Amino acid sequence: MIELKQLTKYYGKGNRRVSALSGLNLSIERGEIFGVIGHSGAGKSTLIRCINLLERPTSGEVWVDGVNLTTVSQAQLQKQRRKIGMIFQHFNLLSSATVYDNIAFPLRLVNTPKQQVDKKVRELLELVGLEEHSGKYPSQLSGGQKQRVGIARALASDPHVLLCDEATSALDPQTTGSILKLLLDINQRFNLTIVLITHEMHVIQSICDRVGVIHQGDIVEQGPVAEVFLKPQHQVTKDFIQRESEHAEELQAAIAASGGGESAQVVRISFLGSKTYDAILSRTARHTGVDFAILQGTISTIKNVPYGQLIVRFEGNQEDIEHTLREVSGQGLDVEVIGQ
Ligand SMILES: Nc1ncnc2c1ncn2[C@@H]1O[C@H](COP(=O)(O)OP(=O)(O)OP(=O)(O)O)[C@@H](O)[C@H]1O
Repeated sequence: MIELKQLTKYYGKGNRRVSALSGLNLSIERGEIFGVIGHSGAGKSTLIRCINLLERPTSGEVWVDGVNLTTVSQAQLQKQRRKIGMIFQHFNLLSSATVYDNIAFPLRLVNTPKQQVDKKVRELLELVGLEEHSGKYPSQLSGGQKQRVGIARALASDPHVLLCDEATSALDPQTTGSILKLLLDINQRFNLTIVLITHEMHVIQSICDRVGVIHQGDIVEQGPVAEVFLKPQHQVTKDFIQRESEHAEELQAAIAASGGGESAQVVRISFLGSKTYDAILSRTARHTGVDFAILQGTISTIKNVPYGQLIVRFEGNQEDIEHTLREVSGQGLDVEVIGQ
């Protein structure tokens, strides 16, 4: 659906040249919600703006729906761009136009007949829940309502792709939740491919299927959200998940405080889906005869799928502990020994 090949982007010239993307490759499937996460300056905005050529890459190819946008004529590019909607952090609405006129804008731009415009705008107002507000101006709306207008406007030309440039970063947590829910709804209803950029892991966690981590203009890690979340490889990913980095000291203190016993192993156990609520640990420990103490733990959800991660200290003789770990991992839990 979307293929980015060897994408590079430099801003400026000579010794003022800044590299924003450095040979980035990325492939996004039709109908998926793909999130790109990265720190400030990593290249997120440049990346998403290259997908509709709002920003022209210095080199590389941008393929959307089988068309290489970097080589088509200006007229063809305009046509292809109608298949790619976009929403922005600060909404970018026309302040002197009503909600209705903002949504109608892209349709009128291509001379859509009045009746057709009216039908489409009313459908979209209903979709985003703003029927009552069609005559208002942006200044009379809340941030969440403005973003709903932005979404309706982006959907007016029935795009195949929706690009979301930090679309919830200016919103409070509750409003963020409702906008994310709307995006998920649209994705499922229309099989719309959504690419979003964010610096917030919880945004990725709540609606994305896959995630790419961008660092210094390149994707340094990518995969299904649960996989990347539970087994981050790159330091930048670990920082976002705030796992080792944030809890390292607390964990050391907990390990020290839980000392004693003949021998011990400190283990990270990760579980996903229905296994999250299974009593696998206590059942296994009971019959292998080891004791365990939970030193740290998280139970949460990734796109409505429950997952958990526990740091557990097993105590007993070495053989029994090893037996326990084998049994636990044999039941589909991910086990990683991290200390003694
Ligand atoms: N118009 C520009 N002119 C010069 N340098 C730019 C321009 N836009 C971006 N850059 C630089 O390119 C790099 C990538 O910027 P980009 O805005 O894509 O990152 P980002 O991850 O979106 O950051 P943020 O989260 O702060 O928006 C940065 O070093 C930035 O300073």
